[in-house]
Amino acid sequence: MRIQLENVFYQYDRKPALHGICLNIEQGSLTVLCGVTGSGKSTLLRLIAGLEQPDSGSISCGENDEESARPIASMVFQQPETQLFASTVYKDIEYGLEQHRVPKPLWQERVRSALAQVGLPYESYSRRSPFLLSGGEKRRVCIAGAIAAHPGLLVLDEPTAGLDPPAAAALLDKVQQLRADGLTIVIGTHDLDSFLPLADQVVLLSQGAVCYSGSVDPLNADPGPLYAAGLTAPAYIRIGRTLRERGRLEPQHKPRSLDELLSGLRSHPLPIPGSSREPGTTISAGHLLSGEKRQLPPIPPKAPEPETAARTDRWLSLDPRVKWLGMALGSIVILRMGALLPLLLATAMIGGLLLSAEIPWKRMLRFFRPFLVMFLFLWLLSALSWDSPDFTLGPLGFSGEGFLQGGLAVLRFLLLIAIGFLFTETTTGAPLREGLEWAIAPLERLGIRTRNWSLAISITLQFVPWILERLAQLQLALRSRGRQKGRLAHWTPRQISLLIVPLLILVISMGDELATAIDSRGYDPRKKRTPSYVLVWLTRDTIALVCIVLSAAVLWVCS
Ligand SMILES: Nc1ncnc2c1ncn2[C@@H]1O[C@H](COP(=O)(O)OP(=O)(O)OP(=O)(O)O)[C@@H](O)[C@H]1O
Repeated sequence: MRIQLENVFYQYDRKPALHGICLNIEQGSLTVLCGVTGSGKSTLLRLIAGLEQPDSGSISCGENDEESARPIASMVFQQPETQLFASTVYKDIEYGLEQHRVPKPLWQERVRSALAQVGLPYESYSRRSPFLLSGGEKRRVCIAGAIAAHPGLLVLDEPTAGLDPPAAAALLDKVQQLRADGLTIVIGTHDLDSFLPLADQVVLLSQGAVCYSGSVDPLNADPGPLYAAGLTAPAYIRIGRTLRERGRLEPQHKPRSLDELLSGLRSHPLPIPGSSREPGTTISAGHLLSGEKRQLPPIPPKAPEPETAARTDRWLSLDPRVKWLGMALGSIVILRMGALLPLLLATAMIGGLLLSAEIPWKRMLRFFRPFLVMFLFLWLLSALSWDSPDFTLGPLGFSGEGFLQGGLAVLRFLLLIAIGFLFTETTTGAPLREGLEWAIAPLERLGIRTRNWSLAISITLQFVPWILERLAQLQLALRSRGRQKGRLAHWTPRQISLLIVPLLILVISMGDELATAIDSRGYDPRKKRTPSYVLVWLTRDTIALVCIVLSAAVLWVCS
């Protein structure tokens, strides 16, 4: 399958992750994507696999009918544990086959052969739970799941991470075999020593942009672009270069792998005349590597995001106690409102606050959409009147008063939800917890053990973003098993139920680890704990609080 990327741009919450990406991935080729951590590899891989859509630019793939009939792509993610969801290895692989409409009679043979290809015997592994396998075994199951469907494109994110050397070598053999069978493969990796020698095309990413794309030979001759992207050249390139500089290898010999370097050395065992070293002098590995960069390259700083970041920072840096008080006051006032005018005034105020927080529209829509649908339904329900309807629509009768009162109740609830949304969107975990502890601390005087409560609440709050992230990863994993483009918005009950089990397992195992960690640190609810965030009240917090109190007073009087 041939893939073309034209000027692709992608952002997370208004922060660009990829920009100006133009690439050509040829049918049956192996493309290696590298870059320092955070350069955008995983994001680009997901776009290439069709799991995400670019914000602008285009990605086209396939050229003829035969290809478009094949599954678009299979992807194996960086962390295999986020990809597995079924109760047995067999069911996990089978899910992808079903999604790709592989005829049922072929399933068993496909699963057997895919497991054999990754070195896992069918008899010993097919009935095991994927959650009880080692990290390396999980990765192999993921790869088996990806290749079982005979995809046109295989995308692998850090495929050798967590594999022992024999397993990594077996994976490299497998990758070469799949490429020889005509499969288009794209690999995102930090393991340049293993994958550069195999690459038909190398793509270097730096800060979300392609800084090199082309064949590997120029990099073997001059690894400058690798260093420019913050990477270190593979050992065989560095050793070959040092040997050439010291006259131990012919200048034209540019090894393309460790094996090639070794065979070059074997065919030229004697030092070249004119070398400053005595014949037979050995060169230590440390010597050969001296002068090369050896320390961890720093993560390149992100370009500042001018105004948006400044505004969001203003909200983020506001003391959480102001936000808690604001939320409490706002909620009391809104609950008291019964008339349309003050409610519209409150809507305008909260709308203005949401706008000033610069929360992306997409995010707001995603959050409010389910509430809007539910409240619309409740609104219509509250407006129904069978006895004395003011107007009718077919068999249904509606009362004007019910319509108005229902609308006001719905608006009140939406405003309460909007306040909570604004609060959580503009407050990170640690300040939120500390603010909460401050708010419930007075209850301690009544003999209530608030520390236990706040620990429980803070752990729960800590879990929420984690659960949402895991859920997103699992959804992606399901999509990577053959969800078609255009159908992504709808989830069937079966797919939702498939997500629940792995999510529960992940949450329970994380809860267990967290509880053990808390116990091992000798948790005692009577002892004062070190705050994870120091609450500091500044003048701007006083000003913000005064504004909140005044606005609440105005709304109270109006209502
Ligand atoms: N879900 C997300 N929300 C917000 N920002 C994100 C998200 N995922 C990635 N990013 C940001 O996008 C940029 C690219 O991330 P990506 O995961 O693609 O990098 P990577 O090169 O694969 O890194 P690594 O090698 O560490 O896996 C990073 O700056 C990262 O912080």
